[in-house]
Amino acid sequence: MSPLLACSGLTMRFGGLTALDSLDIAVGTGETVGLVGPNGSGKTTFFNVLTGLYRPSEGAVRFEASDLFGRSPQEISRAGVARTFQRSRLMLDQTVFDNIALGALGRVDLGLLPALVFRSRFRRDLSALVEKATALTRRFNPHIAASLFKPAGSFTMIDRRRIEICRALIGGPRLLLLDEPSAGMTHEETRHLMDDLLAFREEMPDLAIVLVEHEMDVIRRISDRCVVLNFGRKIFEGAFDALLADPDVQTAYLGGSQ
Ligand SMILES: Nc1ncnc2c1ncn2[C@@H]1O[C@H](COP(=O)(O)OP(=O)(O)OP(=O)(O)O)[C@@H](O)[C@H]1O
Repeated sequence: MSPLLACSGLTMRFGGLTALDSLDIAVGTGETVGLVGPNGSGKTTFFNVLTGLYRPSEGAVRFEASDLFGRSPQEISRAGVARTFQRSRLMLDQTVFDNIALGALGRVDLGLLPALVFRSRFRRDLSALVEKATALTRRFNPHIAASLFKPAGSFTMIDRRRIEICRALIGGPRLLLLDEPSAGMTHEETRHLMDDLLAFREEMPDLAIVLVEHEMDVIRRISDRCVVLNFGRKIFEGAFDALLADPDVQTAYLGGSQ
């Protein structure tokens, strides 16, 4: 069976710097891949290329039947790829709902024209979106669902992360890219968020996830398979236990001591 995502020879150059170097990465339906590597090894660039923020220099990106190479972020989102960012991109003074609704743009037209011209359809779409956002946030934390119209900035760090994940999920993606979800959180918060993700994955077994993470405990707990990058190249692919034992990974990433 062909994978959900298949990248081959993916290369991204910034002038003289090769941030992604002929990368071959495939992700299957329902699979969770942990993507690790030292700072500057190309993990976020890989996400930026996959989501259309950067146009790759070379290579191929196939997603289901679509060729996503060089497509716009909107087209890629519509094809079923969603992401979160390393640094929070929430609008803290806007409501949770407003933040989450942004993830549905492109599927629901929330612009002024439909609001004025097609009022009943607009009202129907909007209330369906509220229902969906309520159901989604309730899975992560009922308190968020009950406070959907409070500013996102009034929530704790872990709830803000949950809101960002809900924003990525509201459009019903097939592939979710999580960029360091544990960043800025305590170990306890990280553990809770991983519990949430594992529970969520049970409910959505077809959702594929690529998780960038420096916390090796998180990678161990949540990944089916791991990929390690170094200077934009894939230096390892396989199970977590094999990653720990791999001499190249030891040298490049684990400081040779694990
Ligand atoms: N827009 C850009 N212009 C120039 N160079 C860039 C750009 N984006 C990334 N780079 C460079 O590409 C390389 C890979 O960066 P990237 O952010 O993808 O690494 P990373 O593995 O995500 O690192 P970290 O773990 O610190 O987040 C780095 O050398 C970085 O400086």
